[in-house]
Amino acid sequence: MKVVSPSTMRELDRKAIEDMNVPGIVLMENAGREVALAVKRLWDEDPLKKKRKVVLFCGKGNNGGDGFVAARHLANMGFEPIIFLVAEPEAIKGDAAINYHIILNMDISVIIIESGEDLDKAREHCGDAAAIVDALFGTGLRGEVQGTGRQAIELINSLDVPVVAVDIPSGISGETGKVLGAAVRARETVTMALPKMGMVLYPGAAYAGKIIVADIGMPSSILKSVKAEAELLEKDQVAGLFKPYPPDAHKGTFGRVFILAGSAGMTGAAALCSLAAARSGAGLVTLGTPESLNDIMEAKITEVMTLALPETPQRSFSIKALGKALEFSSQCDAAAIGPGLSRQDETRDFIRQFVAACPVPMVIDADGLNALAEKPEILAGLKVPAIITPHPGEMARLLSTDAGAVQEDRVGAVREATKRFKCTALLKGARTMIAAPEGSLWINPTGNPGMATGGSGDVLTGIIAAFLARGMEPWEAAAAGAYIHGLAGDLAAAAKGEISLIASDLLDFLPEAFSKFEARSSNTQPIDG
Ligand SMILES: NC(=O)C1=CN([C@@H]2O[C@H](COP(=O)(O)OP(=O)(O)OC[C@H]3O[C@@H](n4cnc5c(N)ncnc54)[C@H](O)[C@@H]3O)[C@@H](O)[C@H]2O)[C@@H](O)CC1
Ligand SMILES: Nc1ncnc2c1ncn2[C@@H]1O[C@H](COP(=O)(O)OP(=O)(O)O)[C@@H](O)[C@H]1O
Ligand SMILES: [K+]
Repeated sequence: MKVVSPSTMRELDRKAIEDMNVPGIVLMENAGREVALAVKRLWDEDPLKKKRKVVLFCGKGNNGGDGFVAARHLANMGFEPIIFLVAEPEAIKGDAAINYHIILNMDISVIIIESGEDLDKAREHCGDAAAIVDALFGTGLRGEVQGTGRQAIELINSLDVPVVAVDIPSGISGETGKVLGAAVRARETVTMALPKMGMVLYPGAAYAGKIIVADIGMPSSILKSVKAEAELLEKDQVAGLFKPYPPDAHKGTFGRVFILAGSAGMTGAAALCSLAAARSGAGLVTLGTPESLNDIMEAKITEVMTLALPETPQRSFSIKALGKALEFSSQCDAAAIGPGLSRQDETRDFIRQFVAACPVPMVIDADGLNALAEKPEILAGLKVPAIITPHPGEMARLLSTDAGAVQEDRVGAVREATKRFKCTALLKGARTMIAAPEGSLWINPTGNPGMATGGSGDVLTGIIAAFLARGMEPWEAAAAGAYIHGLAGDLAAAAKGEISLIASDLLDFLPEAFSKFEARSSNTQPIDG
C-alpha cells in the first residue's frame, strides 16, 4: 500500500480538484461521512453503554471541516454531537466554513474554546461521551502545537473515552511521525485516501491506533499514478513473491545456501542463522564454521551441513579459510556472512576479502558489517547483488554517525546507505525499512518489541539468504524476509508473550508464519494488525 507525505497528499488533492474537477467539498463530505461511520462502528461494538453523546474537537482548517461534516452525519444517525471549536469562527474559511454554517443551521451545539477555563468547562461535557472525534489538526500542522490547541490535546488524552482521529492524530507530524509538542492518542484513525508517513513510522504509529483508509472519492487514476514516498508491505503482496512449489521439486530447485557465521562463544548465532535458512525453504544449507567448533555445530544442528574452515587461536575464521570458502560459495546460489563472526583483526580481513570476491548474491549482517564499516568502498564495488541488514548501531558505524542520529531519521539513513553502498539496505528495528538503489522504500508492519532479544537478527539473516537462493531479487528477499520474520515474532508473542520471547521461538513459529501466509487474506486487514 502506498504511503505518502503531507506534501504529496496536498498535490493529490490539488490534482483531484483542479485537474479533474472533483469539488473539494465533495472530498470533505466523503471524509466526514467515513469518520461518522467509524464512530458508529465503534458504538455498535459496545452499544450497552447506551451513551449517544459524541464530542468533536474541531480546528479552523479542513481537518475541522471534516469534523463538521461528521457531526452532521452523526446527528442524522441519532447521535448527539457537540462541537468544541478550538478557533475563532471568523478564522474558518472555504469548504470548512460552508460546513460550519450548516452545523449552525442544524442547531448542533457549538462551544467556542478560547482559553484554558473554557476547556475546564468542556471537560464536564466529555465524561459521559460515547466517543471523541479529534479534528483539531490534520496534515496542515506546522511546528509545535501551543496554547489552547495543546491544552485541548492534553484534555482529550486525560479522558477515558475512545478517540477517533480524523486523517492523523492531532499533533503528529504527517511527514516524520514525531510528536509536535503534544499529540492525541487515538483508538482509531480514519485517514483520507492513503496512509501518511507519520502514522506508519513510530512514534506516530502508536498514537494512530488502528488505521482505517477511507475512500473519499479521489479518482483512482490519481492514486495509481502517484509517486509515493514509501510502500507499506502487505500480506498479499509478500505472498505474491513466492512462486508455488512445482510438484517435481528437488533439493536443487530451492537453492543452496552457504552461511559463514559463528566463533567461540557465538555458536548460537551460527545455529540460529543456518536453521532459519533451512526453515525458510532453502534446498541445502551449509554452515562454514571455524574447525574446532565443527563438532559442536554438528551436534547442535541436524538439517544443516557443515564445512570446517581454518581458524585463529581465538577460534574465529582465519585468513587461511578464504580460498576454501570462496570455492565452496561458487557452488551455491546465495551466501550469508556475519552473525557471531567476532571482531578479531584476522577474521575482519577474511570477511573483507570474502565479501569482495564472493561470486553469488549475499546478505551481510552483524560482524560482517562491522568489518566493512572502515572499508565501505568494498560494498560499493561489488559485482554481485548484496543486502546489508544493519541495526541502528551498525548503520551508524557504516554511515560514520551515531545510533541516535540514525533513529532520528530512519528514512534518511536507510536511503543514504543504499545510495552510498549501491546495495539493498535493510534497517532493523520497529518498522524495519528496506531501501533499494533505484529509489524505492518499503516499510514492514510486522514484529513487536519482544523480538528485541539476542539472536533474532541472526534468524532474519538466514531467512533472507534462503529467499535469495530461491531466486528472489534482493529487495524482494529483504522485504519478504522482514515481513515473515516479524510475523513469526508476532505469532510467538501471541503464544508465549513478549517478555519471554527468545530467538529460537522465531524458528519454531516460522512454519506457522508461512502457513498463515499461504492462506491468502482479504485486503480489508487493518494495516498494522
Ligand atoms: N484538501 C482536500 O481536498 C481535503 C482535505 N481534507 C482534510 O484537510 C486536512 C488538511 O487541512 P488544512 O491544510 O486546512 O490544515 P489542517 O486542518 O490540518 O490544520 C491546520 C490549521 O491549523 C493551523 N495551524 C498549523 N500549524 C499550527 C500550529 N502549530 N498551532 C496552531 N495552529 C496551527 C493552520 O493555520 C491551519 O488553519 C487533512 O488533514 C484532511 O483532514 C479532507 O477534507 C479531504 C479533502
Ligand atoms: N520493537 C520492535 N518491533 C519490531 N521488530 C523489532 C523490534 N525490536 C526489534 N525488532 C526486530 O528484532 C531483530 C533484532 O535484530 P538485531 O538488532 O540484529 O539483534 P541481534 O543482533 O541480537 O540478533 C530485528 O529484525 C528487529 O527489526
Ligand atoms: K486530527
